[in-house]
Amino acid sequence: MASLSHFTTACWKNLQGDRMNKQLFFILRALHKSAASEASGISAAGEEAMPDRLITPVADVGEKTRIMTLKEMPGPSTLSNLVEFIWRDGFSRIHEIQMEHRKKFGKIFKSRFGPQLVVSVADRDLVAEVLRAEGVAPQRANMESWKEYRDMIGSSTGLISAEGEDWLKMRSVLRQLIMRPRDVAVFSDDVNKVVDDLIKRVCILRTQEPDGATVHNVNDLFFKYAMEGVAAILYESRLGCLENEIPQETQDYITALHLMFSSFKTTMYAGAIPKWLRPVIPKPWEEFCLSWDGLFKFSRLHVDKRLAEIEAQLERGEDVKGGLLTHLLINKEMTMEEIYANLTEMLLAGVDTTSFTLSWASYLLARHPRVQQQIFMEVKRTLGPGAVATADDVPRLPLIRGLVKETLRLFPVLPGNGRITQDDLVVGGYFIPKGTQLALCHYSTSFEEENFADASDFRPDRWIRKDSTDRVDNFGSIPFGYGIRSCIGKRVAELEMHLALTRLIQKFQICMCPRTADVKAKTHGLLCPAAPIHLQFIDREI
Ligand code: HEM
Repeated sequence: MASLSHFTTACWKNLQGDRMNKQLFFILRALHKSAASEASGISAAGEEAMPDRLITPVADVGEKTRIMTLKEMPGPSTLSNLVEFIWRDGFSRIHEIQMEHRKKFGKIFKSRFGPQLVVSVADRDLVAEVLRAEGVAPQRANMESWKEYRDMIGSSTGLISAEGEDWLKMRSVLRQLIMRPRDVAVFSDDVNKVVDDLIKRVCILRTQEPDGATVHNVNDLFFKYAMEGVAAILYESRLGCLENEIPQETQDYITALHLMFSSFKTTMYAGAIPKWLRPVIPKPWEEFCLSWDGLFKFSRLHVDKRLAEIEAQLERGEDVKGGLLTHLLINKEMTMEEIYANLTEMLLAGVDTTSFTLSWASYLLARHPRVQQQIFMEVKRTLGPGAVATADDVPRLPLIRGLVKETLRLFPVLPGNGRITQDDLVVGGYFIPKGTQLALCHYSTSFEEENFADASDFRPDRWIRKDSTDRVDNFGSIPFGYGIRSCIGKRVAELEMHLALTRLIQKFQICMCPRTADVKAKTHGLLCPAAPIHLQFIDREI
């Protein structure tokens, strides 16, 4: 499919010709006006929209494929949105609402939240079009409150919250360090040490239960594993999350993270409530700042600790070796404030995302014993008895990779993703002016039958390529996003998940606990289990 940039270039070329007649000009002026007036609720930028280069295609393609305006786009009314979100707690069902709206309004639809207009794109090919047309520094939506907090404390933004030149500069540094599988393969041993502790922890926890097998609320366990694992890579240090006694500073961080997560709705309002209303409704902004204070404090502590170690080593005339943080501190491609902010944001981004995925993967394995057995056989056959997998083994374990992909297809931690368009676009036949907020509906595309046969079934083997020419669909399920602004921690997360799941499957048969019935997903910022998942971990016979 031709990309939008090709499309607009072609239009521009056509415009150089002399095909535009007067009559057409008037039709287009009218079209321009209606698009601009629809856009006026979005941003001032939208009103400058509909440049002449979008004019010619209307004539060229004829009435059948006329470019439509936002006004013509279907979507729920403001009132039904209010009822859905405020009355029926839609914030915890964003994934389900995506599916409902997709069914009712089609591949592309608009929703209004007060003055904010959001265009939802709920189709694999349209999502692909939007992402392929992105420029050099795509803009994420709704990060103003994050930026405001950072300005307030005199900190920098990190990758998640930065935009434009600032983002580009930091991204170009970090992408050299952790974006390729081989960049993170060097952390295999560090991650495996954390996996050792995870296995020990499973054994300790289950001995505390009468059946000697159950681990309650596995997400608690995986949260600690994910935090320990990502910190081992980012901070090059161990935090003690999987110990019986968790160090106070680590516990403080966990409290701050939980506050951020548990007060998600309140903190979301922190961004939505205008500044002048804060004295009247102070709680959302206060909680938002309190949790960020905790997260930044922890990051500064660990970065400063590593800096002091490096300085001491240099004073002693020793060679300094290390990983990501050491590289950043020595090479000085980023300021100290940028380093603090990026490590804070990366740790935040890397914990719940990874732990929810591990929880869902274990849950799915327990619910599908035959699939679990199939994966166990692959691991046993490939690695031999008792061998510990490293990153180099993962390409030889396609079902372990399929397990992670399939889990993220069924439970994409980020069920949707946001963008502010930086150019005028035509998507799905609609003119979308620059400055429009887009919601890319990854959850609903993951369940489209035309993308994935028997889409509700859990089938890790659907991701196995039959040969090198076989392409398994990618844009239908892109849990890490796509392109230049995609998840920078993808390889880190995959390494942590592949190594943990391989070892868990080698060691234990993971079974449903009678207390865990059908666990549904709910949206709470991220897509997470709506109820605790309790599972049994039964030793496999060696
Ligand atoms: C299962 C685990 C994870 C999932 C599903 C996930 C998913 C995502 C998604 C969907 C985005 C938005 C991409 C976009 O806007 O196109 C994102 C961004 C990001 N993620 Fe992850 N993530 C995971 C783990 C991690 C980890 C472990 C880290 C850190 C080591 C991390 C750091 C980030 C950062 C810094 C960004 C912002 C990137 C930018 O704007 O340049 N993520 N992630």
